[in-house]
Amino acid sequence: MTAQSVQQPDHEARSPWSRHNDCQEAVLSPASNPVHAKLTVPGSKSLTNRALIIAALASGTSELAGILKSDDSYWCIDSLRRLGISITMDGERAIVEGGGGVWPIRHGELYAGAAGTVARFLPGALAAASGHWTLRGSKRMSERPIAPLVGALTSLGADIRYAENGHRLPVSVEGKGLRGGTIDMPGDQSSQFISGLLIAAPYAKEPVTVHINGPIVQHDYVEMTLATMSQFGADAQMGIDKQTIYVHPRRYEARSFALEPDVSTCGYFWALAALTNGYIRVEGLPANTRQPDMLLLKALEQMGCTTAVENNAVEVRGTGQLTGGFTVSMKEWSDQTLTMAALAVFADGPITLTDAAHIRHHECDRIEAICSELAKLGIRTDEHPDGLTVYPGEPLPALLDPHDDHRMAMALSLIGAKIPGVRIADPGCVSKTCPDYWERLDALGIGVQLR
Ligand SMILES: O=C(O)C1=C[C@@H](OP(=O)(O)O)[C@@H](O)[C@H](O)C1
Ligand SMILES: C=C(OP(=O)(O)O)C(=O)O
Repeated sequence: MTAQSVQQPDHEARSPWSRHNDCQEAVLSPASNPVHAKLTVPGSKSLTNRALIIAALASGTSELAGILKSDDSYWCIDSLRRLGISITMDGERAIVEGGGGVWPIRHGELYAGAAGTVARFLPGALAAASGHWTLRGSKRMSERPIAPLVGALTSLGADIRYAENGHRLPVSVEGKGLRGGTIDMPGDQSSQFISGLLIAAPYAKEPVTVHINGPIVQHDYVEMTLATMSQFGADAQMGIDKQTIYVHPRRYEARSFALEPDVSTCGYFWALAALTNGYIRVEGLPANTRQPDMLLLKALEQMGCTTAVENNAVEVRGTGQLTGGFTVSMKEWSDQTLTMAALAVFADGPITLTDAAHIRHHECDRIEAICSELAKLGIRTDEHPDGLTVYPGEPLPALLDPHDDHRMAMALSLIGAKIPGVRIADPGCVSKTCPDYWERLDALGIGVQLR
């Protein structure tokens, strides 16, 4: 494959916290021994950006411990600072001086990078206050859907316009406050639309009732939003039908908040234990976490691994032969679809991953992209509208294109940790959520040459 056939990354979305953007490829070689380690993993992207935005909306000074320092959180902090919020960083600690629902800088241009959590969580927070801003994003973020969020906010009284053609970013937001009321919105394309509306809802003049029409993908991210809102003092509840959410007007109060490690990132390390018949223990993860990618542990058990969830740590022990021959719904933990696809290559029977049509709208069309990259390794897949079937095989050496998608790169690296000859183009793309991923892999005994 020539360098031209690798998708050109959108370098503007790579933040000062990214690494290796000048590298063409990561050349991987398998570990000579099973991986065996106790690890800590950086803070959850999802919790980091929720906590930053909610702390910025709160009255008073919040201290957030253990935040993720990656492209997605960089663009969140950058936007909040452009809105006049003081955020002081001290290592992985952020001190946020909340504006109490007022953005001190009332006009300007904000940039979400490639972060869905910034692009979908900021419009409501802007519309609830007073001012005029435009919000733009990376090339891919400007292709990803946003219309259901804009539609729902508009029903609550927001004035949000598409700055260009199509129902995508960029948008301009004329902040005039939110009225409140009862609205219907869909949840089948992205849970982030619901979360983005909920984060702003306590600042509406009247109570907000949200009815979700039909299924909600990755439902636990909505629960995570409600839990984070409540921790900052909001009055917000999920109804017993799990389709209706009630939010009463009550401003967020500043607080100290310790973030959990990112379970989506843990997934790659647990998968390494699974693949190499090794052992990985991730420390600092509370057993009652709401991060949905914990469901990977169930699948690893089904594949023959042993897992243990303790009060403050999770362990995975691998197996000599991964078990396949099953179908699994990815609806609630779809960020691990690519991890599962990589593991499936080494199972003893095909694995079918379903209910994940929405990941065609993530950092790339993840279903199409993983099928095309596995094909380069000589691995057979069947592509379905909502997922794929992966047939076990013996991967051939290949240069793989991560399609400017951190999860494609990290999942495909698992194959390179098992068999020789795998190279991953544009290794810098992992910075969206885990800038030091390659260093972490190298420390576990996987050969990583960045060039
Ligand atoms: O709210 C969140 O923090 C997230 C929600 C999910 O997105 P969708 O609901 O858009 O699939 C998930 O894929 C993403 O990584 C993080
Ligand atoms: C879908 C993802 O990100 P985003 O928050 O940009 O939607 C992801 O991290 O897998």
